[in-house]
Amino acid sequence: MKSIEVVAAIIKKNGRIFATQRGYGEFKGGWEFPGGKIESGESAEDALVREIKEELETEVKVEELVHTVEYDYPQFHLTMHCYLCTIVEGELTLTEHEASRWLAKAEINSVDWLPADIEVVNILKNQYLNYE
Ligand SMILES: Nc1nc2c([nH]c(=O)n2[C@H]2C[C@H](O)[C@@H](COP(=O)(O)OP(=O)(O)OP(=O)(O)O)O2)c(=O)[nH]1
Repeated sequence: MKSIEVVAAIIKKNGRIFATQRGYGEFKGGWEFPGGKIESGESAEDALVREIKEELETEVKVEELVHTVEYDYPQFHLTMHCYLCTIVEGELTLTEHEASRWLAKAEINSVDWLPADIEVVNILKNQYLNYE
């Protein structure tokens, strides 16, 4: 099976995380963490900074690795490294996504996450977010 390696940004502010809705392709309409594929010769951190600039016109600082998801979609295997990130500069302008939301812990299951994201969403709920 084909494998792809992806990095994703968990941008957290005031106890909420930033979720985006895919605007095109096979998973259109599903909710995810912004990010994308690592290119050859690129580190995971560099790929994530590049993707967030492209998708959200924002510079992020990559903080800690929260979790690496390994998930089998019918067409490919996904390895997805999910990092907590903070904003250095920018307003999170959507250039590719359909919509975005800042989700607090109590609302985190109110969007339709992509299947591979459920695992990391549960980790965030249990270990990284508090009721405020
Ligand atoms: N960025 C991101 N991708 C995710 C998440 N969950 C998940 O299953 N994916 C999948 C969707 C895509 O198949 C892949 C990400 O690759 P990508 O963003 O480069 O998407 P794509 O295939 O539409 O890209 P492209 O080659 O058309 O530019 O990972 C997530 O939380 N964030």
